[in-house]
Amino acid sequence: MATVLSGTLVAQQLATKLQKRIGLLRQQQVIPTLATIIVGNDKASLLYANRQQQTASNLGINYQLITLSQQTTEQQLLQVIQELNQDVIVDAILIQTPLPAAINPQVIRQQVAPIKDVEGQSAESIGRLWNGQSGNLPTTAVAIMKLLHFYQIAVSKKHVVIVGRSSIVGKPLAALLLRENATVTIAHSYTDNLASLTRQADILVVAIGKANFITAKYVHPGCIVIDVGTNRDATGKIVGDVAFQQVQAVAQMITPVPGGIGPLTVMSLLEQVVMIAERREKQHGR
Ligand SMILES: NC(=O)C1=CN([C@@H]2O[C@H](COP(=O)(O)OP(=O)(O)OC[C@H]3O[C@@H](n4cnc5c(N)ncnc54)[C@H](OP(=O)(O)O)[C@@H]3O)[C@@H](O)[C@H]2O)C=CC1
Ligand SMILES: Nc1nc(=O)c2c([nH]1)NC[C@@H]1CN(c3ccc(C(=O)N[C@@H](CCC(=O)O)C(=O)O)cc3)C=[N+]21
Repeated sequence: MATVLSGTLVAQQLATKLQKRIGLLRQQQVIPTLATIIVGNDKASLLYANRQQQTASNLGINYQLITLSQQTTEQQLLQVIQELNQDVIVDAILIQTPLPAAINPQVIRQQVAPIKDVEGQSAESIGRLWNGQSGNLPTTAVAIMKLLHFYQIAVSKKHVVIVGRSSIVGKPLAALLLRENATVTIAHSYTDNLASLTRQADILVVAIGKANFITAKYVHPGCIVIDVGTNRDATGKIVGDVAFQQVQAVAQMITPVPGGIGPLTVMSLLEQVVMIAERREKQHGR
């Protein structure tokens, strides 16, 4: 039976450290501020915003949620981003995905002011990530690395298979794992014979958005399984991309949903907001 890796536990530890840093900023009259934009009503996206709001309020981070309708045009979204770019109160801007099909994410990503781009989605930030330079990083990828570090799971020489190639999870995670000498394979919807590939993984990370998709036959005994997915099953319960019960029986370690990568993503996001606020305070004062 696999050991369950608690993201909630790691998040709580990070929260304690963040509280101190936020206290110091507040002494300088700086209140770290995050603005999140959601376009449309993707369930996982709304859930994420909800957790941001709650956690930010607990920690003393100022939070603005901007929800726009599914019919919003690219031009209208760009207008909202421009306003947030210019707003001196706002430290960090998060544009949640998915975006409506009529909006080109590549165009949007380039419009967020680089210093406020909390998930590091601009071409500049992506270049820095792959070059190993410092900068704002995609928060879910950071959360996964934090979980591995906390549980002292070394990735050097390990074969990590990532299922999903989004710009917020799969691709940036590959870059961070390479820095630590993992051998990385990225699979996606065009991957042939997925199960034979995932069975070769020492560490399997799944971020596809399909409830309980990864069953026991995808997992080699002894594998460490990290489930990023946030879905609702037929009964409305929040479940991951991994069929937890059956995979728990074969894996060595596994992250649950809820209580795994989710809470740690929220905390890593807020840590990055605090980092940006600290950077701005040092450079300009406010
Ligand atoms: N807990 C957390 O912190 C977070 C959770 N999430 C959740 O993780 C999931 C994925 O999110 P995100 O990365 O944004 O998703 P995207 O929808 O942007 O990407 C999904 C990826 O999965 C691949 N994929 C889809 N179906 C299959 C399949 N049957 N076999 C193999 N690959 C497949 C797609 O392939 P292709 O590229 O070929 O289309 C794509 O690369 C969602 O449930 C989301 O809510 C996301 C971010 C953070
Ligand atoms: N640009 C962008 N970046 C993202 O990182 C991003 C996004 N868009 N769009 C939506 C998905 C989804 N996502 C979640 C993060 C945390 C929880 C989370 O905290 N989940 C709790 C749920 C707790 C409960 O049950 O209410 C848990 O898993 O324990 C969920 C979902 C980030 N996403």
